Amino acid sequence: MYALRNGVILCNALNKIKPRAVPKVVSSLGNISSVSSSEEPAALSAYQYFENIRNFSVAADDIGLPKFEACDVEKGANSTKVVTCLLALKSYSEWISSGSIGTWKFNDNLKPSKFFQMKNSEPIPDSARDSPSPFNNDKLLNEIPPHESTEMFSVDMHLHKGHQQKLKDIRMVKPAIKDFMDNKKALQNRRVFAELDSVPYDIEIEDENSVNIMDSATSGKVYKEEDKFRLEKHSMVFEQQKKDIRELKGVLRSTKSDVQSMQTKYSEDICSLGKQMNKLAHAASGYYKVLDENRILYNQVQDLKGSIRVYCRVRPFLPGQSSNVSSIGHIEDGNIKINTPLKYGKEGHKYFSFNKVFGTSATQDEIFMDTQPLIRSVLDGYNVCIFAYGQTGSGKTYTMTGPKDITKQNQGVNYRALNDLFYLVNQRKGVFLYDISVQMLEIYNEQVRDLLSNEEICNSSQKAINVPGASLVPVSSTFDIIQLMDIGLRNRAIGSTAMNDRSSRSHSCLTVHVEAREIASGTILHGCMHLVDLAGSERVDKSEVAGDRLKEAQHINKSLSALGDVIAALAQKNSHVPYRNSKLTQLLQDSLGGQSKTLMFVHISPETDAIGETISTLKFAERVSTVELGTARLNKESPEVKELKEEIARLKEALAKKNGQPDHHVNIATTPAKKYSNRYLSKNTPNGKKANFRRKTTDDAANTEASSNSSPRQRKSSIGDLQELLSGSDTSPPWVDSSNETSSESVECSVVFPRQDVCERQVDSQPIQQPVVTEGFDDQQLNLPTIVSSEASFRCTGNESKLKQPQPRVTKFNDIRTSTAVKSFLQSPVPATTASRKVLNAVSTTTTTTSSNINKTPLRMRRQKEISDNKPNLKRK
Ligand SMILES: Nc1ncnc2c1ncn2[C@@H]1O[C@H](COP(=O)(O)OP(=O)(O)OP(=O)(O)O)[C@@H](O)[C@H]1O
Repeated sequence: MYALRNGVILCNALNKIKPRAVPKVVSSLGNISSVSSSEEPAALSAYQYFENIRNFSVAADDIGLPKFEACDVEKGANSTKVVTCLLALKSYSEWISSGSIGTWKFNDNLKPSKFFQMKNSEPIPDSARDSPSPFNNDKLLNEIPPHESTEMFSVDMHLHKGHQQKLKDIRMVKPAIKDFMDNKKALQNRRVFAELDSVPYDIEIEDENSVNIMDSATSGKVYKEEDKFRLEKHSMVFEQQKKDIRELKGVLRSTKSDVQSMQTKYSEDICSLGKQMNKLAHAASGYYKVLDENRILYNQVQDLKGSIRVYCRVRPFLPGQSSNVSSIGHIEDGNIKINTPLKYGKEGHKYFSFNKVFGTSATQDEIFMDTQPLIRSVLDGYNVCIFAYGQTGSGKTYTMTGPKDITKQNQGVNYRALNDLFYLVNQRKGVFLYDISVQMLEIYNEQVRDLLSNEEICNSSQKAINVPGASLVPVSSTFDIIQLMDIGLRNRAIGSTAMNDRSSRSHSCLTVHVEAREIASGTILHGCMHLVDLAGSERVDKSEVAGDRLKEAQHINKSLSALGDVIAALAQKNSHVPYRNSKLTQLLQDSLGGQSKTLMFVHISPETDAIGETISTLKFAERVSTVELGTARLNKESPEVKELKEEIARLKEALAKKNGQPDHHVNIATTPAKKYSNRYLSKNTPNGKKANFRRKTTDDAANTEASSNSSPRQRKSSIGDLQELLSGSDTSPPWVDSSNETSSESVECSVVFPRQDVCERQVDSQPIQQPVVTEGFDDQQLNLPTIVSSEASFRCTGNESKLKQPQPRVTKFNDIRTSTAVKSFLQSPVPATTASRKVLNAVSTTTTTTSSNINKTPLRMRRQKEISDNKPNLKRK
């Protein structure tokens, strides 16, 4: 800039571009030339300087160059205007040399303040590609090692406009700066000149990262000492970083290869895991197959063993009940977890296992699906019994029949079973001919009633396998059955209690008799199915019953208690099973201890306040599931055998007529269709009247066969049951013998305790649990069974001929502990007969017995006689 101060250079330069543009140039003292460009300027006075500058300024203005003042070229002044003017001059010169095409106009972009900045990552402008550049030096470029990337040496480069072209790479700056750093002399002078391609440049370091490179003719900048250290430091850091990067690259490479090898290993591992998983899945499917097979086999074994199947069903909460807390825990397969309060055990839960457990969401359809195979076997000649057990209001009637308003979706097992039977009958039409007939009974207050008639089944001279005198109605379609069941349901005793507003107050039993004749062979199959809806056990304090309802409840509890005794005896395989303690157990005798296929639906409620009943119900059900029935027997007979049987029946009837006695042995089950016409059904029911079915008469017996298709065991018990049922009165003592005949039978007494707690204490006390040895009895035994209600019965087995007096079966004591007779009977082993008498006398004092009962022929005697009379007929095929 100093060189420009005298204006000689400027004036000469302009004259060179445009001759005579500056007419007067003062180049030295006294030497004023109009055009003087080559002389070396001598020292000029300040005035001359000013004149030159002014002349230049006028000439520049004429051309259109930007102006500047003389003071702008003074030392320390801002040189921007001067540089702008020079840039314009250069541009003008280029325009002239390119032939002065068009008009020249100064481009404002060429001002020095518009030095372009180039970051190392910026692409090089196309316009910069072809112009000569001080840095476009291959030699210089080749000196830069390739790894010295500019990222590590970030420099902003400010180039004078004239040299900005062809700046290919910011890396070019680096050797320049390196040279500049090494140039001690330059540092000493605090001026740096870089000479590249023989062109001098000022290099101005603004800061560590910014370098201005300018034409040395236009500007010279001072390089500060401290910048050097900053750059050195930066360079060291850069070197270090380069080293680190190299190391990191090495680490990255080795990590990469590690990762690759790990990937390979993992993929191999995953591959082998996949193979193992496949194997496991295969094994698991095999395992489930085996489980299924096991289950099927288990069921088959159960069938062969003849165990009673038990299905448990949980009733959902009823509308209006809070379903927040349930006593039902987890249900899985055949297992159910019951959440119990502390008093039932520390664990807070109990587990029970059954053949199946249905949760609250189980539908009627699902229930039936699992029952269907059992029901179908009736058509194949098996006896089947399905009964529903549970506390009152737990859903027994719902399962067996359905809710109050029955639809196709919600109808219960009874409807579905019969529907299914007819479906199968139709399918087998060409192979079998079927006769199907239906009976509906109820046991209400220990009386057997016919639900298909208005009458109670009273003492009758007729006998049948099941219940004599009951209407047996042939049916030929599902419609018939629905009509019948409607009649039966209307006749059933129901009442409202605090526990259930439609509580069944009786045990109901729908029995379906099936006789199938195989057309080709003439073989006959007999099947019989009991569908029993038991009345629910109830705690009278909870059900808040009184009067008739209380009486019903007591009968219900008593018969269920008797059922419990029977189950207990069967489970323990006792030689004596007290079937005769109630009409219910008599009715179910064949199903519980016979050779039929039996299924019990045990029902429980989810409410927590029913937990006591739930636990005792489930315990009972568990005991039931241990009862073995023996292999279910196929009731099949050839035509010859059937013919012979019929012949025998005819002969017996003739003999009876001859002797003036009616024949008692009638099996209505085997020939139902001949006895009744189902015209009765459609005739009497449409207007809602109860059908009054014709009862079986002695005449019908001619067309029936003797009950000889029963086994001796069955027959014996059947006759016994029959007699018991026929007796129709609790006051009839079955063991009383007024004849001289002797037989060994058990004597059964029931004691009614006034309060259950008294009774429980008595049962818990030692003496009562001990069997009493009684002299003179064949089989000494005293038994107090588990007591559910306030009643208990005990049995003394002995020679009934020694008991001359008729005794009642049920009596009441105020408190058994205060009864000396009972105490001595229970506690003293001898003399047995006296003790027995004592207790029986004590019993008799509190009971009314009628003379008709006393004089009645003892059942056992009659039964034995019948058995011996019929011995040849008892043999089964
Ligand atoms: N699985 C179920 N789904 C829906 N409601 C049910 C179910 N089981 C029972 N109920 C309803 O619960 C109530 C009592 O059922 P149900 O009368 O069948 O009980 P129960 O055991 O036969 O009683 P009881 O022994 O007193 O005759 C009825 O209103 C019935 O509709």
